[in-house]
This record gives sequence, structure tokens and C-alpha cells, in this order.
Amino acid sequence: MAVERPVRLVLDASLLLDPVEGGGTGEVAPALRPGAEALLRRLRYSNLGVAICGPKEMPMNVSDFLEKTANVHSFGYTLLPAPSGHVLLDESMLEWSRSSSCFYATSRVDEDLFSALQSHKWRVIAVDNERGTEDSGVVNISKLEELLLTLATLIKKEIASSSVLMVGYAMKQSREQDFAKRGSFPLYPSKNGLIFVPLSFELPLASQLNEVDMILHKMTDEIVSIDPNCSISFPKGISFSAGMSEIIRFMEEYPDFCIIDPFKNISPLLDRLQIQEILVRLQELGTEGRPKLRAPHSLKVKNFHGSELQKQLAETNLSFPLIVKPQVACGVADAHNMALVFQVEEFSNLSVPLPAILQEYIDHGSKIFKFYVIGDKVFHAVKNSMPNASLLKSSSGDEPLTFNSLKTLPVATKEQLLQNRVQDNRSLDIDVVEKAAKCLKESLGLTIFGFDVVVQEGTGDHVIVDLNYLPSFKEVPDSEAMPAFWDAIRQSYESKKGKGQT
Ligand SMILES: O=P(O)(O)O[C@@H]1[C@@H](O)[C@H](OP(=O)(O)O)[C@@H](OP(=O)(O)O)[C@@H](O)[C@H]1OP(=O)(O)O
Ligand SMILES: Nc1ncnc2c1ncn2[C@@H]1O[C@H](COP(=O)(O)OP(=O)(O)O)[C@@H](O)[C@H]1O
Ligand SMILES: [Mg+2]
Ligand SMILES: [Mg+2]
Repeated sequence: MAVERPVRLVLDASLLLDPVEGGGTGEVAPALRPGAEALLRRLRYSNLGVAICGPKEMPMNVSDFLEKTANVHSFGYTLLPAPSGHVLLDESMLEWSRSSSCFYATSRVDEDLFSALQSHKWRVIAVDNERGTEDSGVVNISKLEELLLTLATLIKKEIASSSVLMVGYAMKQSREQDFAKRGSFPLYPSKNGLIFVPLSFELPLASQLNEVDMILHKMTDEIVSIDPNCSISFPKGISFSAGMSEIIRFMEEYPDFCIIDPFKNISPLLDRLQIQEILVRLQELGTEGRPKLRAPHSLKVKNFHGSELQKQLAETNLSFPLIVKPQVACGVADAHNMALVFQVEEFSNLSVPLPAILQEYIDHGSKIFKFYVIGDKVFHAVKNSMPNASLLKSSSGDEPLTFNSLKTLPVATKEQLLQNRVQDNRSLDIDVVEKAAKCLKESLGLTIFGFDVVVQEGTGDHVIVDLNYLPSFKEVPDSEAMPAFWDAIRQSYESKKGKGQT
């Protein structure tokens, strides 16, 4: 392993190979056992020095398979000397124990190897050993899925600092992977003393929460369905996966357990109508001589019946073009299916889910400012966005322009962007938005959230069109985002512990 790491972990082949697929005998093509791939994926970005090892006398195809697996995950690969000899440990393993805390995880019982390792200060973790081991120094666990939590607990004990905190996180795999790749979830503590472990819905929750100090979660990743006839107010109308439901029940029973962030605080961001109400309250912040910060004029509708709509639009002073968004803001597959509508006839057969929010379309010269509040830090990035309505209308004919905002957002072409640059006189007043960000943080009671700002052509109004819980903030450079992320979590924990959680 090239990089010096303070904690080393060696995974024995027996732990990774699927016993059903020959278990490394070489008779059939070797394969990873269930759960091993997820373990390797998570260890890759754990900030531990990881290596895979196997006995020297392994069949060639098994050894090749393990070496390839190690390479794919950027791990080291090492071979253990034959058990018959006097030397049981490879030179590199001896070297590691001189400079690092070392852990050896295996599924096979080899008392001689275990005592050789232990005599060089290695900790042995035996997983799912059929006969177990009597050796008192060996940590026995029954499932591969328990390994990360066990490691985290041992590392925390070894560091023996009361300031190290363990964060159990729950979110969908793709999001976890995006965060992990940036080094967000280290098993060896972050600079400010946080250890991250995934909460597994396959294992009893209570025993996991016994070890962790707090839960970090994206609850909307675990929504199964939302009742469109129910006004969204957690937990009413929302059904969650079995795993998330268990966390919710746990929190009801132990309301003082630290959770980032409480379900009730996130709940309004599931509903574009409630988002609108929050944003309207922000308008009171306005300062003389500064651009106006506001919410877009909006209207909630339960159907797209033309005559009814026309009346409602007239009453609310809304005019075309309108952007139509589902009232449910996230957590369900179609929450990002939207449309730009230029005239009332285009509402017939519109494919946006109901109830929906109709919003004035703000011409903003295809530039959107993505703001991220991460604890007490505010970051922003500029992104290409939708062009002005006149440009979109000419391409849509008499049809509404339908799109999925995450996948098929109709952003400006290169020519349109170039044209905007020539006319660009819209500037962002960062102070105005940062002031709004601080107020939002206070009123929402959230640790990490994001919002989208467009600057209206002509008026220069700063219009907040979207508010999201725990966004990816991938536009913020890792060197700034990660320390802010870790500090935010730690501060949130400390302030909740200080106050007693509400
Ligand atoms: O994975 P999803 O559900 O599509 O989540 C999106 C997504 O994370 C998106 O991030 P990006 O990868 O497009 O940057 C978030 O946007 P921002 O980071 O721009 O806020 C969305 O907010 C996520 O959607 P949601 O949380 O509403 O499901
Ligand atoms: N009122 C609006 N006026 C102009 N453009 C808008 C408006 N609302 C949204 N947009 C554009 O549509 C995109 C998606 O809308 P948004 O409300 O942010 O949905 P999502 O929750 O899917 O991100 C925005 O990033 C912006 O480019
Ligand atoms: Mg958005
Ligand atoms: Mg959103």
C-alpha cells in the first residue's frame, strides 16, 4: 500500500469468497460472497489502509481473482506464507504493525496465525466461524454486515478520546457512493473526530444505535409512497421503507437521541406548497436599495380543467408562461416531472402529477445560483439553466414543454449562452442571499440544505425557486465542502446535546 495510513485492515480471502462457488478451491470460477462487494465498496473510501490476503498455496485462478478484486478497489494484495513453515506473517504485515493499528478479519480459524498476529499487536476479527474460537483476544461476529460497525467501535476504543463521535448514516446507495467518493464518510476519524458507519437495515437497529452517537439520514430516499390526497405533514400521508419506519419508531421511543435532522423539520421540504409559504415569509427581510428577494408567484391546483384554471389564474394575478411542478417536491419517482406552459389549452393532457403548483416563469438569462447551507457556512455555485421563455416557446410549437428537471432540463445552448454573456447585466447580490440563508437556517432548523436562486431579467429580483434537504453540493470543491460538512454535523450534535433535542 503506497499511502501511510494510521489504521490497516487485512481481509482474509475466506471472508470474501463465496463458499457456494467453491470457496477458493479453484474448482469453479471464484466469486464474492453476498455482502462482500458492498463491504469492499465502502472500505475503499474509508480512509483505512486495506489489503486482501490469501494463503500462498491458493489455486492460480483464485489468486488472480483476489488480486484483481484488490486492484479494482485500490487495495493492497498480499500472500500469507504456507502454514507449515515457522514464519506465519508476511514481512509487510510485520512492518505495518510497527507504524499502524492493525486489524485482521477472517472467516477461517487458524489459532497459530491468530496468536502470531496478536503477538505483533494485531486485532483479529473472526466472522461467522462455524466453530468459533476460544481465544479471548479474538473478536467474534456472526455476519459480514457487522464488520464495519465492529471496526468503527474498535477504532473508537483504540483512539480512546471522548471527543470522537460515531455517525450512523442512512441514504440510498447512489447518494452514499457519491458522498463516499469525496471522502465524506471516513471510518478513521475526520479531522474533527467523526467516524461514519452505514446503518444496515439487515441488522437489528437497536444494537447499531447502541454504538453510534447520532443518525445522519436522507429520509426522502426511503419513501415508498405519498398519499396525494393528504396534506403532507410528517408522518401523515407518507409511507416509508421497513428500515426507515424502524428508525422513526426508535426516535419516537427515544426522542433525545441525536438525529440530523429531525423528521418534522425536513417534512415541509417535501411539499412545494409549504416551501412557497416559507419563502413568502422571507420577503419581509427586504432592505431599501437592495434587490428584492422573493418567492415566485404561485398557485396550487388539484386538476388541469381549463375554465376553472383560467378563473383561478385571474384571481391570483398569474400570467403565462407558467412552470408547472408536482406539489410533492422529492422522494417519489415523478417529483421532478415538470412542464413549461404557454397558454391554457396546453393544460389538457398535461403529464405533470397532481396536485401541482403553477409558478410564474422567471426569465433569468439561463443562469441559476445554487446555494448550499452547510452548518454555519454558505456556499454557492453558478450553473447553466433554462433560457428565457421566448427562446423556449419558439422550439415548442403549440405544445407544452415537458421535462424531468434532474434528467432532461432544457438548458440554454452554447449560442444562447454566448448571447447572454453579451447582454449580461444581471448580478447577484450575495449579501442579500446570505442573509436569507441565515434566516432560512433558523426557521427551518436544518443542518444542511440547499436552495436555487434566479435573478429576474429587468427587475433584478432575486427569486428562490427551490429548497432541498441534504443536497449533494457537488459543485462545492471537496477541500471546502468536507470540513464544512463535518463541522456542521459536529456542531449540530453539540448544540442538540447542549439544549436537549426538541
Ligand atoms: O438522487 P436524486 O433523488 O435524484 O436526488 C437529487 C440529486 O441529488 C440532486 O443533485 P445533483 O446530483 O443533481 O446535484 C439534488 O439537486 P441539488 O444538489 O442541485 O440540490 C436534488 O435535490 C436531489 O433530489 P431530491 O433530494 O429532491 O430527491
Ligand atoms: N419559477 C421559475 N422560473 C424560471 N425557471 C425556473 C423556475 N422554477 C424552476 N426553474 C428552473 O427549473 C429547474 C427545476 O426546478 P426546481 O424547482 O429547482 O426543481 P427540482 O426540485 O427538481 O430541482 C430550476 O433549476 C430552474 O432551472
Ligand atoms: Mg432545484
Ligand atoms: Mg428540489
